[in-house]
Amino acid sequence: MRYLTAGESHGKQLTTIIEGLPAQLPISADELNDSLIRRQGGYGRGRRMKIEKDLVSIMSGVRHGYTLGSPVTLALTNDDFKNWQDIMGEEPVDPEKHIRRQVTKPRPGHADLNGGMKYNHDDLRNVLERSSARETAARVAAGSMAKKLLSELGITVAGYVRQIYDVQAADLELTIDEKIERARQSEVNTIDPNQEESMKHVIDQAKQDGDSIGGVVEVTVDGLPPGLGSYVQYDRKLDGKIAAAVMSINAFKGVEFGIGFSAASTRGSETHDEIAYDEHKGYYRKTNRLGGFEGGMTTGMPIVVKGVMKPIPTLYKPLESIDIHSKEPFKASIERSDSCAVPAASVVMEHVVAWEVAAAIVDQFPSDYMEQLKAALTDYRERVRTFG
Ligand SMILES: Cc1cc2nc3c(=O)[nH]c(=O)nc-3n(C[C@H](O)[C@H](O)[C@H](O)COP(=O)(O)O)c2cc1C
Ligand SMILES: C=C(O[C@@H]1CC(C(=O)O)=C[C@@H](OP(=O)(O)O)[C@H]1O)C(=O)O
Repeated sequence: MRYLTAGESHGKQLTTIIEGLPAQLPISADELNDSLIRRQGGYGRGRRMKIEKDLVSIMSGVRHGYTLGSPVTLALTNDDFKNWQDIMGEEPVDPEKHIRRQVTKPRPGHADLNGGMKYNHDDLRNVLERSSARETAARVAAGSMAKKLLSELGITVAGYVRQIYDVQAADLELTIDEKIERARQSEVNTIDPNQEESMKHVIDQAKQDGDSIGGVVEVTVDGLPPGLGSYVQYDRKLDGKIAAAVMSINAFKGVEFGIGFSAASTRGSETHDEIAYDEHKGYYRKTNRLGGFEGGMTTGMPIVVKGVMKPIPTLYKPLESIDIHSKEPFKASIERSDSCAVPAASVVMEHVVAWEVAAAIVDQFPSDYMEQLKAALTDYRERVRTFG
């Protein structure tokens, strides 16, 4: 299963083409829009999110509420395009006007300078339009299809905020449904209501200072069979694929499963998850310190993966940069911007992780149509329950 996205941030539309979804997956635009609306929200976002109304149009691959097995095309209109037609339209513009509007002062931390050098663009807008995290709306659209497929198989995915700047959510023992519920009720998508106000406060403070902040997002996947992914080849390890997907989200700088980096200072006896057996449950682990993976395969325990997001690069009090035309030092360009997008990014991470898990399932089991996939997964779950 694979997908591609296309579209510029202020262009006409974003498009996602998904290939390999089983036939007969029930789906409605409303279900997809629920994910997109969640991504649009979140405390700390800029004015753009008030302009857009991310509602998906299903352009192919779905008929009478079910997938056909053929490629699914999802389209999202950029409502802001009407304000940018002159700048983003395909018609050539008066060269003088074009020169006046060029973006020439690359923002440290964004893709502006490297992208300009690589593609030889004298107007850095040609870079920032596609490097913008607007593209994550198209990825959430794909991930929302994946989430629907997983839910049909009894697998649930939740994304929520663990930390914003120096404010951390407590380590709470919650079911996945409680995590989903709490994050949905929170303006910052956190599962810890006691930290809600402090998180909002640090975002307000950063905004007021013309600065930006990042944080930590966590995703849990529950209801998994063991043995998704494979140890036999490096590029079939599912934890590796999830790590790559998380790192591909704009501004994400690190990823860890379970205890992650703290495994450097724990002993083996405090790190590995002891194996137990129950006649009804089958094999299970007494703990889940490794976040649901051994050997690039799921253990059957929930996947618990964290990603760290750096502060947003565009600063209203900009850092030093160089004008690429004059080579003179200048303050970097200011594009309208978010001051913190960690709450929105938690929705993005939830969906990119969902995609990787769904793709692993579809690749591993016969999946031309949903009933075939469900039957194959049920047989597999039963076999591994009594394995040995
Ligand atoms: C949901 C989301 C919203 C973002 N909003 C902005 C923004 O408003 N301004 C900005 O400069 N960067 C924003 N970013 C981050 C940039 O897109 C990102 O830093 C840039 O593409 C460079 O990529 P890199 O940080 O992965 O190296 C956002 C990222 C995400 C995930
Ligand atoms: C448009 C989205 O996020 C954008 C991501 C982004 C960036 O540089 O990554 C910059 C901002 O774009 P604009 O300058 O148009 O306001 C954000 O609003 C979105 O998430 O849908």
